[in-house]
Amino acid sequence: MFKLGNIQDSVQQTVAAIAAAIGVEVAIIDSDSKLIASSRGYIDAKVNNLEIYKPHKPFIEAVMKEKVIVCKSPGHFLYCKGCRLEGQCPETAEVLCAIEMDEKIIGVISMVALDEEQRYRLLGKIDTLLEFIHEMAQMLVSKIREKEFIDGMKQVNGLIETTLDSINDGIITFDDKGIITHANGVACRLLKIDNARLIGSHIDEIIVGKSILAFIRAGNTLLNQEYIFPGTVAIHCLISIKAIYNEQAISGAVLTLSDIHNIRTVVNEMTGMQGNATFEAIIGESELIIDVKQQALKMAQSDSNILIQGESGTGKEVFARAIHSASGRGKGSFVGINCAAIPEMLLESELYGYEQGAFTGARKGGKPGKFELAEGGTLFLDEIGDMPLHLQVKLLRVLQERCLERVGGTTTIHLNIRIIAATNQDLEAKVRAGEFRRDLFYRLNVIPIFIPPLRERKQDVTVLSKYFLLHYNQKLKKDIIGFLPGALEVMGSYSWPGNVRELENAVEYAVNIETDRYIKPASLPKRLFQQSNPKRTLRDKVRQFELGQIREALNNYGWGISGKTKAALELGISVPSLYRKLMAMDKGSFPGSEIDKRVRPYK
Ligand SMILES: Nc1ncnc2c1ncn2[C@@H]1O[C@H](COP(=O)(O)OP(=O)(O)OP(=O)(O)O)[C@@H](O)[C@H]1O
Repeated sequence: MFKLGNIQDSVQQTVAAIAAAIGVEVAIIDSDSKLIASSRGYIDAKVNNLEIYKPHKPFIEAVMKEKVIVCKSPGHFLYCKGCRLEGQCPETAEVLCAIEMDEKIIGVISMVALDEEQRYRLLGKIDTLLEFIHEMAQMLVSKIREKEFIDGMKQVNGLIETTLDSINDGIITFDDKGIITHANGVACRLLKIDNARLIGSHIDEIIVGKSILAFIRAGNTLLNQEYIFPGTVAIHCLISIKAIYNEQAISGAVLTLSDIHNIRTVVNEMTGMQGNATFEAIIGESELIIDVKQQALKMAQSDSNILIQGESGTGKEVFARAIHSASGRGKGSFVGINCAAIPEMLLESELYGYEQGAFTGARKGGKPGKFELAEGGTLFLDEIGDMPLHLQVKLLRVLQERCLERVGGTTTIHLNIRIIAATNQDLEAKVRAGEFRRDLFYRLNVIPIFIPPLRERKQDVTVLSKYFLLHYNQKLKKDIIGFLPGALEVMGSYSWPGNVRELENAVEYAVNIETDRYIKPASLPKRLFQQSNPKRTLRDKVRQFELGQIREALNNYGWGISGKTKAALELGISVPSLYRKLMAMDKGSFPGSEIDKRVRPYK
């Protein structure tokens, strides 16, 4: 309950006003009989060394019940019994009125006469006096209500400010003249401006060149529009603006700023981690695949660029995803782009994004490119060998400077991304042929990873087949237990030019058509039989053996230039001769390219 002591100053002023108006001593006591304020004469008055102002509790309690008590014989009155001053009270009269608020008595106004003149003033026109005192009591009640209202407002303000400061978005409010009236901590942090400098500035100084005020006055609202605050380091936000109405007239607006990096982080955290993106999901028991997995896992922790090479369908993207998940960027997004699947004209804007009006058909408000979308995460550039030369120059700049400008834009956007590129072509050969920039190749090839074709790790065929059988059993709601030995034999002797992707498709096909509990050879795709046990000449066999030796040496020493030099030395051939054999290998042992020329765009 509200205490009169909370408005001590107003109570003291009321006491002074009543005392001056009537010319008697006045005191105001709360419902606990505690004296809150009184006139000087009342405090000083004593009889036999006893102060008279100390309220006699039963008297106060009686007023609380009766609301008004007029005591004409103090010291001998009904409620004086037991008072310290009983029989010796120096007062000549006393009038007490209750202060009532919401049907509750919250205190008492006591008016005391100490001589005959004051007695006359008090009792002479008692009805008029009581009316006046009632008014004064009501004034106190209004004061209490005002104080309650102000306290309530302060509480609400405090609540609003705490709420505004605890949300992740920046909030700025401005009045109908565009003057900023409030900015929460996030807004100040985002814009890197002190609160004191922000308050009182014009909104057009913050959102430059948009005339926000005119926009709002025209009855518009803005929702999640991209805006880059210019500056030495551009601040990239989504902004929303909504008008505040006061009885149909616009009295100001609220501007919300969301840091685009935060939004991306949240989106990436919700969508970035995709199933099968870990090293555990890379199936294989062969020494070759185990080695590559170990090497890739080790390299995942570094932030250097990676170039993954291997035939189509060997699992380059699966590896890229696993590296991303195992890296410090695992919670960020994995954004992929297939450089061969997107028409050259569009590839640049897909990668770099564009500003509004950059070209005919450019989306209103512009669009971020894959580089920006990968912020905080990994950008996977698949089929990098197909990137046009002019974009290779641009890519090299991004890799060196870690920043870009959107197509048609002038603002520099800083990037924090890791690049993993992949190719099924011999990039070094492309470099020699002048089709791929040497400097870009070196930039990308900081960590080279080679994924061996499936035919070189036949050991993995059975384990992968069983893995895909489980997967497609679930997907196609089938209950096939396994493969008949004959079926596994066919699969084991096939050369899998399309690698793991082809094997996966073959198992999916077999699961679809198999009606028994085990997959029979007859349920496998026909082409597996056409190619199994192909007739190989002695020359083929010698070449196959040679390539196996070269690959083993390169896996040992690395596929880079120095690795190739060491491998050539170990094998006792010249470096150009090793390159020649590799080129032959490119033609002969990357046969998946005929099957998998269809390029798969990223979603
Ligand atoms: N070791 C593996 N374990 C499980 N699944 C694999 C493995 N390797 C590849 N896959 C599966 O094979 C398919 C092809 O893999 P992926 O797309 O990664 O190959 P790629 O080398 O990137 O192909 P491309 O060069 O055509 O882009 C995918 O469905 C992938 O999940």
